[in-house]
Amino acid sequence: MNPVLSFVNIKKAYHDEGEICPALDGISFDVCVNEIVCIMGPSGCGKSTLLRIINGLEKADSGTVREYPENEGGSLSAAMVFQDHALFPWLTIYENIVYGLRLSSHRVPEEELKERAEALLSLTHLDGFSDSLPHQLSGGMKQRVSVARALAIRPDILLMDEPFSALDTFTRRELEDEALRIRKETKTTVITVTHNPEEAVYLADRIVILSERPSVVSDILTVDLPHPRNPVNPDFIRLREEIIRLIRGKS
Ligand SMILES: Nc1ncnc2c1ncn2[C@@H]1O[C@H](COP(=O)(O)OP(=O)(O)OP(=O)(O)O)[C@@H](O)[C@H]1O
Repeated sequence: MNPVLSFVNIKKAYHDEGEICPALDGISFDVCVNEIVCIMGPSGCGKSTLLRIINGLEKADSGTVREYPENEGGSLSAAMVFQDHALFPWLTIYENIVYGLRLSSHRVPEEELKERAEALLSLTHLDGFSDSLPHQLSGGMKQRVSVARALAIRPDILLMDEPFSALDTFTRRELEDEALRIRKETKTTVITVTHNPEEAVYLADRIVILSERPSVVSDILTVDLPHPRNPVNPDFIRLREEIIRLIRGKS
């Protein structure tokens, strides 16, 4: 499989009131085209920091996020889905979805905004909610809007930071299935952070486990099970328990 980006020896420390807080201590791994990579590790090891570095919200002290193909110019686009959906409460669902496109330096004509929003509302099973406000939607629906908003800019990479952790078990599974379907339909590469070993085995092609802070990559597990994955399948359970063992050993 071709890599779409590589982390090469990424280091990052925070400086807080004179104290240095080293977070990432030389993170290196590849992410391949159309892959779902789950990043896991003990609390505070720097998982969100890594996502924020990809998204440009944070700058690494050293190291490189190398993008491929290297010679084609322009950089990969990435969009983020946050745990708390981060929708604008005063904007309709439609306006939330097209928000990023309206800010884009390449002006997107209103007609195209509408077409893209309609396609995304349909993709995320939100047809008919275009004019609703976020408070009129359930938690799962709000998180779907958040995914639709991220996909609106047609990102090469979808970044998700504990996207489903605030949802109940049933809604969580529904959204995990949707994430898999969306990956298949849009061919987007997905990098997601989760604390939930079952979610990681259900979704991921590979699971990257970070050590305790200051973190390095301690293990990379390949999940070679066919979809739809069955959480009571012995191989599923074995991998889930392996993750718990590996992370416990690191915290
Ligand atoms: N803006 C900041 N200023 C100072 N320290 C920070 C800042 N952001 C994060 N940190 C520290 O850097 C470390 C890594 O934080 P980060 O949020 O990336 O970890 P995480 O693995 O995502 O945590 P969790 O699993 O608990 O969500 C933590 O010790 C955190 O306290």
